[in-house]
Amino acid sequence: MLKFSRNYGFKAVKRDFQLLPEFKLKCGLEIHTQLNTRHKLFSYSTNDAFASANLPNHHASFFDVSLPGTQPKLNLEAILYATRLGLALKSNINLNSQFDRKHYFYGDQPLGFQITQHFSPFARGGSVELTKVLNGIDQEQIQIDITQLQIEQDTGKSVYKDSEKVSLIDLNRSNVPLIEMVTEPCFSDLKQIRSFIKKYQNLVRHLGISTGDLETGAMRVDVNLSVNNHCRVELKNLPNTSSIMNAIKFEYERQVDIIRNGLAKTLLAEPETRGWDGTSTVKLRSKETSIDYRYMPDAELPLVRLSADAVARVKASLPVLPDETIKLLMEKPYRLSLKDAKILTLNASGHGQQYTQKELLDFYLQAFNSALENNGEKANQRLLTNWIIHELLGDLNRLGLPLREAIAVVPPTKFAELVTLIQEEKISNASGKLLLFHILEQTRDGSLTQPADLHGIIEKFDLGARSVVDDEELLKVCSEILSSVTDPMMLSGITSGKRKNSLKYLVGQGMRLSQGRVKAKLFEDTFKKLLNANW
Ligand SMILES: Nc1ncnc2c1ncn2[C@@H]1O[C@H](COP(=O)(O)OP(=O)(O)OP(=O)(O)O)[C@@H](O)[C@H]1O
Ligand SMILES: [Mg+2]
Ligand SMILES: [Mg+2]
Repeated sequence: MLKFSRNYGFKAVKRDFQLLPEFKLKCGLEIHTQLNTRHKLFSYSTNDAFASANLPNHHASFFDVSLPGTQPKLNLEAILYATRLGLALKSNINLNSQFDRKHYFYGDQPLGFQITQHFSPFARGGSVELTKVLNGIDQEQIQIDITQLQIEQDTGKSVYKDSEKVSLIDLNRSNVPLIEMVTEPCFSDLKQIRSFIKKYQNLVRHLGISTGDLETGAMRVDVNLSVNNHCRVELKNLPNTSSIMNAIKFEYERQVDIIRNGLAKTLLAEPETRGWDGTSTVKLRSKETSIDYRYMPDAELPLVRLSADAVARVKASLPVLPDETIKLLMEKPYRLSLKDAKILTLNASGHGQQYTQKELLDFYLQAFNSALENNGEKANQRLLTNWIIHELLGDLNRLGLPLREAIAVVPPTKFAELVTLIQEEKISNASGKLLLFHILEQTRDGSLTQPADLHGIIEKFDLGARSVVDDEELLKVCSEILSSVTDPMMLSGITSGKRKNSLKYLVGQGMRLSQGRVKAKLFEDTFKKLLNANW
C-alpha cells in the first residue's frame, strides 16, 4: 500500500484517509490576503495585479520597481481595511504599530527586503467561532484563536520559461497590500480547517476588503502541521482548497509513518518548510538552510499611530456580520431554513454571479416587508423565498442579467405582488414562471425599462388561471388523454390503486395540454372519476 521514496514521501490512498486517535494532529494557519484598495500599499500605482495579466509591469511605479532614491508612502486605505478586519475578528488593534524590513534576495523582490510588520504587528488576539450548525464541523462549537494580523507588501511574480531558460519578472503584484493573519495551532481535524478558510474568505468578502479568491492567489493559505507535538512542518504553495486538504492528508500520513518507524528524532527534529507538487509534499528547506532575515525597523516609514476614537468610528461603521444575519433570518418573522438563510447571506465567489450578497439580501428583506404589508398574516413567506432563490436567481443566471438591472423592472414590491398572484391562484405556478422569465428577458434585451405592468401582461397573454373550468371541456380533454394510453394495464392499475403513481403521469399530460392553467387537483379528480378509482 505504501511506496517509500527518498525524501520519505509516499503515495498513500487518500480515499480511506482517517485521523488516528493515537496520532494527534495539530495545525495552525497563516493566511495572506490581498486587499483590494485602489492603490498599492506604498505607492500610487493602481492596485490591479490580475486584471492586466497580459500587460506585465504595467501597474508598477518607480517605487514598485525599487528605483534607488524612491521612498514608500503609506496608503491609509490599507490601514482602514486592516482595521475593519481586525475589529471583525475581535482583535486588539495596536494603536502604535510599525513597519520592519525582512531581508532576502529574490528576483521578484528587487528592494532586497520585504516591508512587513515583525516587532509590533497591526493587531493581536481575537477569535473566530465555528459551530456544527453554521459551519458543519463535528464538534458543537469550537473557538479558533487569532495570534496576530500584520500588514505587508506582496512581491512581484517570477514567470519561468523552461524552454528559453529564462525567468521573467512581472512587478504588477509588487507592493500590493497584504494582510497576514496567523492563527494559534488550534485545529485538530480537516473539517475545522476547511470551514475556517471558508468563513474567513466569506468575512473578507463581506467586509469588502478582498475578493478572497484562492484561485487567483488573492488569498493564500500556509498550513503548519505537527503530529504528537513533534516539530511543525510548514506547507506552502497550496493553490486551492483541494490542494490544501490533500497536502494535509499526505503530510499527516507521512509524519505518522515517520513516528511509527521510530524516526521522529531525526526526521521531525526541526521545523521544515515543504511544498505541494500535486501528489506529495516536497521539502523546500529546513532550519539549517533557513534564512536570517535580519529584521529591522524601516526607517523610511513612521510609526502607524491610530487614535482610539478613529478605531471606534470604524467599529461603528462595520456591517452586520454574516453569523448574526443568518441567526436573524432563521428567527421570527422570517423563519428561513438554515440553507436558505445561508444562500441569502454568504458570499459565493463574486465571479459570474449576477448580484452582490448585499443586493440579494436587501431585495429579499424589501420583498418580505412588502408581502407582509399587503397580506399580513396571510403572506406565504416560504413561497416568496422559494421564488427569489430558485426562480429569480435561476432566471438571472440563465439570462446573464444583473439583479441591479432587473430591479428597475421588477422591484421588490412588484416581485411580492407576483408571488401574491400565485399564492392566491390568480395565475398558476407555471404561468408565473413564464411571466417572470418573459419580463426579465425583455429587460435584458432593453425593451422593458419601467416597472412591469403584471396585470397587463397577464391579460395580453391570457395567463390568468382558469379557476372556473368548463366541466364538459375538462372531461373531453381527460377522455382524449385516456384514449391515447396504449398500456391497458396502466389504467386498470390506477382503478385498482396498484399503480397510483401512474395517475401522476396522466395529470402531467393534462397540465401540459392546459399549459399549467388548470389546477392539478382538478385533473386528478376527473381522471379518478373516469377510471372509477375510489382510493
Ligand atoms: N506545534 C505546532 N504544530 C502546528 N502548528 C504550529 C505549532 N506551533 C506553531 N504552529 C503554527 O505555526 C504558525 C507560525 O506562524 P508565524 O507566522 O508565527 O511564524 P513563521 O511561519 O515562522 O513565519 P513566516 O511568516 O516567515 O512564515 C502559526 O500558524 C502557528 O499556529
Ligand atoms: Mg510561516
Ligand atoms: Mg507567518
